Amino acid sequence: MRRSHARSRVKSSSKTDMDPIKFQIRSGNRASSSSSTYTLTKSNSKHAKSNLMLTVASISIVLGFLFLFYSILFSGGNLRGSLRYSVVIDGGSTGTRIHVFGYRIESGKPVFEFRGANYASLKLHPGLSAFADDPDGASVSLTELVEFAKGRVPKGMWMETEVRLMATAGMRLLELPVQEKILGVARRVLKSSGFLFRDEWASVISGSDEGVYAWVVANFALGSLGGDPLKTTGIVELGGASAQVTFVSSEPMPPEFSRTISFGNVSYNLYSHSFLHFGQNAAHDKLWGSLLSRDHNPAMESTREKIFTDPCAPRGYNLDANTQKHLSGLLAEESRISDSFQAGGNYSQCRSAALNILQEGNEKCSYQHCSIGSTFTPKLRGRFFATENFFYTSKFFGLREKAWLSNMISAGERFCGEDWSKLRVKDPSLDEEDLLRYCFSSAYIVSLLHDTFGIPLDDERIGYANQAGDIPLDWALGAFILQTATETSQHSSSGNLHWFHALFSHDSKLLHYLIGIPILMTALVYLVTKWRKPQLKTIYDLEKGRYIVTRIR
Ligand SMILES: Nc1nc2c(ncn2[C@@H]2O[C@H](COP(=O)(O)OP(=O)(O)OP(=O)(O)O)[C@@H](O)[C@H]2O)c(=O)[nH]1
Ligand SMILES: [Ca+2]
Repeated sequence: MRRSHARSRVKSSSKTDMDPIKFQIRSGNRASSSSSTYTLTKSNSKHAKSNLMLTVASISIVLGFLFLFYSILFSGGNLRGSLRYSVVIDGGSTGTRIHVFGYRIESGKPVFEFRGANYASLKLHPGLSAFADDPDGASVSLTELVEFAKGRVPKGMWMETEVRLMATAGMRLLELPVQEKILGVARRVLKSSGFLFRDEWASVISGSDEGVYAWVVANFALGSLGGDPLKTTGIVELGGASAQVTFVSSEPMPPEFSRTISFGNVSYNLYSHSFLHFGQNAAHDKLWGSLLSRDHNPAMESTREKIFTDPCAPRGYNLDANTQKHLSGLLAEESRISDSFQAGGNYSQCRSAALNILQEGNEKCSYQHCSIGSTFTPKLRGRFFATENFFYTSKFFGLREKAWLSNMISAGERFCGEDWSKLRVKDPSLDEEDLLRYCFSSAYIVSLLHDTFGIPLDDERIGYANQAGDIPLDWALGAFILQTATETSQHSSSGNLHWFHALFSHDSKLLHYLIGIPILMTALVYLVTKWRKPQLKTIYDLEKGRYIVTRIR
């Protein structure tokens, strides 16, 4: 039986609304095939092929997403997490500095880059402690700092960006009620900042914490954090109001000086202590005070006419005008202001005056051995970064990073012994008070590191620095690193779904993508196949006097 392969143009009911398709249709029942049978052989096969392709395509798309989902589920989520932010405010004695950090979570661990868009900081003077008599005044600089941070965090992420304020020595020196008033103002500003904030996140941190945070950022920058404790680097920090010493010590130490921190699966037994009142600015003020108690400080010669000599002021410096400013808080009676002061400009006498300040109270030492006053410090072991004023003074004298202390002595002897007018000419841009400090600072650093902590004069273990690579050795960065690592590990240790927390607790949009896209794709594939599927229609062929099936667009 010859099958008709006659092609036929199906008459459309109206020329315009349907475009006739040239095709053949095979009637359902082969036996009843007739001359007018129409076989959709070509388009059928074409149609079948495109259906097959679509089916394969949709299966492979769904499988692809399942594979992606599988890889996320079991590979610990090796997808680059989206950028997150954190804000830390350092309430220092001379100024308040805000730090804005960007970081990612990768394989369940935070990845920090303190450069480019991932780090910004701004410092405003004065420090919070300057508002002791006017706590509300602190809100102005804090508001300005918060606005700076809001300019660096995408608005949509403010709500999940934590902001913490940690105040240091300047605030520690205030009475507790005054501290609380200033912190109350800070809490009010931070609560209305739009960032994620809790009252307990604004506090005065202990000096020991400050030292630990500085140690963390130093060893993070050196790549030794998470490695062998004996290969870590210690920190000696000379701030304005306090000085910190933090390092890994294997010596037995009293619990009040011992700190244990863990990073990764390594724990570090640290000695960490902050010597309040022994920051550079505070120690220099102590020196002014000792000018008046000459019996306490034999280096402060004084003549019968009650003329006090200050060995830490270069000759020709007008002490009278400045001393009153410094001594106004220390002078007991008016009579003393009439005393006159002369600049002695003598480095070795300045160094022994500084040592006397550091050794005040040494006789009350109740430990195996004491360093400053009656405070215990183990023998300094290993390498150290000497930061803040250690670095600024070393930089001023043009010393290299690993300079010997003997170089500091030579620089100090030249500077203190120079005539003040010549020093002014050499550094006309420097504020007089800042320039004056360098004589005392060079003597204080040697009496601290050598005379008190026993660092040899020709030792290269000390590196004067404020950065390691391009990472600032700022304790606030250490606080952020430790806080973020702790929070992330807490997330990851919460059961087997840690990758889920790490990936989805903040990145809910990733979850949406992984569920939403397959649904969308499947719907798309369905619609396409629906669209491609021939819409068949039965029409009555008048010529043939019977119904035929035809496809419409
Ligand atoms: N010479 C010099 N000293 C500086 C400079 N910047 C800061 N300092 C001093 O370095 C010390 C510590 O600096 P910061 O930590 O920023 O000051 P701070 O946090 O307000 O002071 P603390 O609360 O004691 O840490 C202070 O005595 C500052 O006066 C600088 O550029 N040059
Ligand atoms: Ca500081």
